[in-house]
Amino acid sequence: MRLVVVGADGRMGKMLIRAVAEAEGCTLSAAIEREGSDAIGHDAGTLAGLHPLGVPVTDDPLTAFAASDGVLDFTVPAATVMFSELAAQARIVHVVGTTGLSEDDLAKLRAAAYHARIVRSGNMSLGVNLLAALVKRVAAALGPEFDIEIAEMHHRMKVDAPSGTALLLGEAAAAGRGVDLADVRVSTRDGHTGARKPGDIGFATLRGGSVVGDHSVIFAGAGERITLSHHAEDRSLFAAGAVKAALWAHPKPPGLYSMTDVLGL
Ligand SMILES: NC(=O)C1=CN([C@@H]2O[C@H](COP(=O)(O)OP(=O)(O)OC[C@H]3O[C@@H](n4cnc5c(N)ncnc54)[C@H](OP(=O)(O)O)[C@@H]3O)[C@@H](O)[C@H]2O)C=CC1
Ligand SMILES: O=C(O)C1=N[C@H](C(=O)O)C[C@H](O)C1
Repeated sequence: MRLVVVGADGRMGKMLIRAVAEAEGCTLSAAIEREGSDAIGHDAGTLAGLHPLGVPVTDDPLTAFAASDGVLDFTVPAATVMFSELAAQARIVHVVGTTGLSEDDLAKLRAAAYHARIVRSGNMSLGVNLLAALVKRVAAALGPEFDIEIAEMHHRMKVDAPSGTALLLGEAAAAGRGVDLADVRVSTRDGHTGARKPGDIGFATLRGGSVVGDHSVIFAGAGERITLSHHAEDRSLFAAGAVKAALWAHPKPPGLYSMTDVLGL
């Protein structure tokens, strides 16, 4: 499968270049960065700390997508929406790891999925997606007398909050309770907030240092607490998940898929 990495010079972009170069059945067909990036013209392999791969970084996604079967995209929301439109035109696979997408962005991805095979997830790791399945079951089993709080910590450079993973886990908890996350989500608390509203799902965001990604879902009842946690130790696990998603989606019809579909959870 011929795969393009967009955002090639990013933290995840470099991981994705390595993952594609090392994966069986995949070749790196192109590497894309934004116009004006210092990475343009550099060899993608060298950029990622590998041997040269003979693939120079360019700012021309249109040409790259036309000669590829799929795109791995961990960039920023505006770029991801633009890439989904190009992936739809080229009828290829678009794996979206980008987080912080708005409702409007998601609607555009749904439209692109009429022609592209899009796999989107706030977290591409097996562990987190398994955790989400467990959270859904625990939320359904415990009932509303247990308060649900989700805590996450990431490195100091992360730009969106709550994390995509925290929201994915919140969606799982809400689904377990049979409610919409939008109706019960509390993402900020400051000052005299009053007592916690029954049924709320709260989010707490920590940022600092080089933390790859820590998430905990806390079920707090009267006199007891259950905490389900995941700690990501290396970004390569997200990159490996993205390559797996691309290979999975290659023979599928157009549509919007998740890692739950890919992993069969
Ligand atoms: N779903 C998952 O499993 C995971 C998701 N993520 C998400 O992936 C995203 C990226 O994270 P991370 O790698 O840490 O961030 P980085 O900022 O390190 O990387 C993003 C890259 O995208 C580039 N970029 C921005 N706009 C464009 C454009 N129009 N065309 C091409 N490239 C562009 C940036 O370039 P420049 O800096 O020059 O603007 C940068 O190199 C975040 O949303 C993060 O939350 C991260 C890890 C796992
Ligand atoms: O920005 C990151 O780094 C990460 N982003 C994803 C998220 O928002 O949950 C996944 C992972 O936790 C790392």
